Amino acid sequence: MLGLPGDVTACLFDLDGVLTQTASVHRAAWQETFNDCLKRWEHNGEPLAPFDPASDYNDYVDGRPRADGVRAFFASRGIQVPDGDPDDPPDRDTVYGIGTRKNQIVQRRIRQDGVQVFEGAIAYLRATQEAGLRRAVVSASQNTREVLRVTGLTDLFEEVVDGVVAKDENLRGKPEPDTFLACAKRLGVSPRQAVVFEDAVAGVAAGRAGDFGFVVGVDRVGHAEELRRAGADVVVEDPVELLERP
Ligand SMILES: O=P(O)(O)OC[C@H]1O[C@@H](O)[C@H](O)[C@@H](O)[C@@H]1O
Repeated sequence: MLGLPGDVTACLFDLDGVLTQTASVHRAAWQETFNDCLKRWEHNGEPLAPFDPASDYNDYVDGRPRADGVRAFFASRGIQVPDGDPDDPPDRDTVYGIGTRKNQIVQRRIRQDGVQVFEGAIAYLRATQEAGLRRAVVSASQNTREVLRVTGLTDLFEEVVDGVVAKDENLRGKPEPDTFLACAKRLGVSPRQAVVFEDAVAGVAAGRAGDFGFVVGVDRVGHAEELRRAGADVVVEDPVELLERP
């Protein structure tokens, strides 16, 4: 049914880049924030390689909680940034200060430009609803509720396990499976009965690590091979393609 194994009863959707066109918002905000730091921190005339919005985004920040993304990216440049405090102001060069800076850019963009959805993915989501499948969102983003609100998608989901829930419940972020497992538990289904829809390599890895029944990789940026290597059972450019499968 809907291109999924017959025993599946629940669909766990990532948000940014799967349902909504917000991966590009995060990508641009990370690029601006990180490059500003790298420019200021360049010393002895030695320039630091700028953030690559394709490979660095996919490898270090996509799908991961905000602070994990800051740590992983700077570690890739051999730089250890002090964690600081979660309440650090945005002008502080700590993991949390830098993360807050990036978040201000994301929130400004959402406020000013609104959020576009992927129409195909929403058509697929509605088809899963009509087929009687359970539906939930599992996203690292602490802006998930706001994005669902401005796109009018909130009521299509029974559960939301986002960056806020993960913080409250001490759940490890993707690529660890914790947030997906917590969501399956909330829905009262076993991981084997649930499908994970993910565009991030870290998210596909989380679905695999949680032993979910089926993992759909969503490739909108030409990284199908990486999604397959991370363990996707199938890779599509948009979930709507699954409607054409038996
Ligand atoms: O900073 P937020 O909104 O809590 O989002 C955390 C992460 O959420 C993920 O969904 C995105 O793929 C990342 O790019 C983003 O950094």
